[in-house]
Amino acid sequence: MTAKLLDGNALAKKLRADFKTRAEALAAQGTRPGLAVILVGENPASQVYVRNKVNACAEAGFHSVKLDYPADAAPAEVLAKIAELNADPAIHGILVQLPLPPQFDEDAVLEAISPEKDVDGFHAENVGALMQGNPRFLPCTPYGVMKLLEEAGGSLKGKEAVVIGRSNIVGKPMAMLLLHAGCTVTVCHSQTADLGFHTRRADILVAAVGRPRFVTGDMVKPGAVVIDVGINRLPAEQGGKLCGDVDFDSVKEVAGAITPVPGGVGPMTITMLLANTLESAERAAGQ
Ligand SMILES: Nc1nc2c(c(=O)[nH]1)N[C@@H](CN(C=O)c1ccc(C(=O)N[C@@H](CCC(=O)O)C(=O)O)cc1)CN2
Repeated sequence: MTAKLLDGNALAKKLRADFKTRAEALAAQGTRPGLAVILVGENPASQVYVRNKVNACAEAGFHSVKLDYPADAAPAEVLAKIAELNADPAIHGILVQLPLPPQFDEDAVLEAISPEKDVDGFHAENVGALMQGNPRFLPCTPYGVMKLLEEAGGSLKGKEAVVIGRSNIVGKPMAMLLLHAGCTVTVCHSQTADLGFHTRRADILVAAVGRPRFVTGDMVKPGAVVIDVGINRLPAEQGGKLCGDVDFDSVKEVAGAITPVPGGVGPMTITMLLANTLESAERAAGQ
């Protein structure tokens, strides 16, 4: 079997065209969606993601500001900027690119962002709202995965879903969204015994482990939908290419549908950030 490819680039393009139309309509009524992106330090991957976020805003007709701080920035300085942005009516979304340098208490920074502008969905109030099934902002990567699953077609109700990974950014909110969609959800992690026992039962398998090509064909149920959230850079001696947590070549022969890396979940993360910012601006405008 060769799996159907779930093309994140194509879906992102379609959604972003719709966001642009909505942003222009909102701007014509006096509210242009505005996003503030804070980057601390010189992590090369973070620099790329932040640049892509700012470019995506420009292409969709959003206003954006990018705030750069050196790796040794004082947390108080960043917290003061967040307070300023919380009060700025031209800004509807604020995000702090993660990871942060070690002198920062990540939770304290995320809690400083107004929950009404927390377009990453990482503030405790928004995490709680998601748990209760009454979300304000969905975290962008799991939100993007749900859109890809929608695109794959078929009902999620009663399906066995297995999430590998339990991070606050991906694994936990992903499990919650699948649960709310009617799946029976298992969350696996580094201490899970007999991982393959669980993954081979999955109709929907989401890999967010951070280990290159970790999920192989023998771990997948024939016909399953396999979503690869991993982004790993292989060492130079192995070609230096990007690869996911899924061994694409073996899994595509077993799965019914699969996301590639790059071009799968990654572009959807930034797309759903635009969705959240637009929604925040529409709320601010009273729509
Ligand atoms: N504040 C946040 N920090 C981080 C988040 C987040 O959602 N909010 N997620 C990740 C990084 N991330 C967004 O910030 C992100 C990762 C990957 C991509 C992406 O488009 N990937 C491409 C490949 C890009 C490349 O060449 O490196 C793909 O998969 O096709 C977008 C966003 C951690 N931090």
